[in-house]
Amino acid sequence: MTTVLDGIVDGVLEDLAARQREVPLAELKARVADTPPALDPLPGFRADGVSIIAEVKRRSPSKGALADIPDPAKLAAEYAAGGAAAISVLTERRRFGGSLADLDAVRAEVAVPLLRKDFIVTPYQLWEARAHGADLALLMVVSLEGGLLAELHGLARELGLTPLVETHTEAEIARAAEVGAEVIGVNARDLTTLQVDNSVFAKLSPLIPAGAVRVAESGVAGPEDVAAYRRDGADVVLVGEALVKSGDPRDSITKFRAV
Ligand SMILES: O=C(O)c1ccccc1NCC(=O)[C@H](O)[C@H](O)COP(=O)(O)O
Repeated sequence: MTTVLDGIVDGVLEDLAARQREVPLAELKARVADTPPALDPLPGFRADGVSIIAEVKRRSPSKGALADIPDPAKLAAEYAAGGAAAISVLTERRRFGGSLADLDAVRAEVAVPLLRKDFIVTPYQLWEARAHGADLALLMVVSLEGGLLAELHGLARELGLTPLVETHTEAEIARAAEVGAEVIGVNARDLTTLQVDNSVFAKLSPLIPAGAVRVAESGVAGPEDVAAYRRDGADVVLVGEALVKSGDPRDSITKFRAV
């Protein structure tokens, strides 16, 4: 059965093929050599209290249009001023309205760690992430079968990127642990059905190996949801929709951090 996620990844691969024709890997590698080293997000993620990853998200397959965001750098500056530990930039174009240009703009504006949030299934996308100034890269276990998860996790680390290894099931946590992931996310959204169930984090959080950073992703509408994730063991909570739709994202992040 073809899932929503399969459709997204097919589109990502088509767009990727076009970019690869324009920018050969050798050129990307040369750009990476000239890029300042990646920032380390771990001290921020391990700081006292709950840390927030704030996402730049224009639209989504589940909700359609969320916010125009004509100036992602301005939004990112608000996120940084609110104390976000990292900023997630969705770079997928077809379903989320993002781009690598958004990542460039945000990188030029803020000095907090940046996550390239995309459907990363090839080494080229990790080189791209680093060349465009990302410090972290999302690796979704559900999309990375066999040895591909270990290969991309290893390459990300070699490039200085911190992989955020995203899971949704017990078996996926086991695979994240197997590759030695230091930052493990549990997405409340099932990417094959788009259903959101915040209780998935409470069920899976105890299975995340001691010492790894625990990230609760999706499903936050307000501070009470951040508080619930925190009670269930989250070190970090990743928030998209609630922030881009908030009239005052700086204040929202301050409230989230205060729970
Ligand atoms: O958001 C979606 O509809 C979606 C659909 C298919 C694949 C991924 C999707 N979202 C990516 C994310 O994981 C979220 O953007 C992120 O966790 C923030 O979620 P939220 O706070 O609920 O906007």
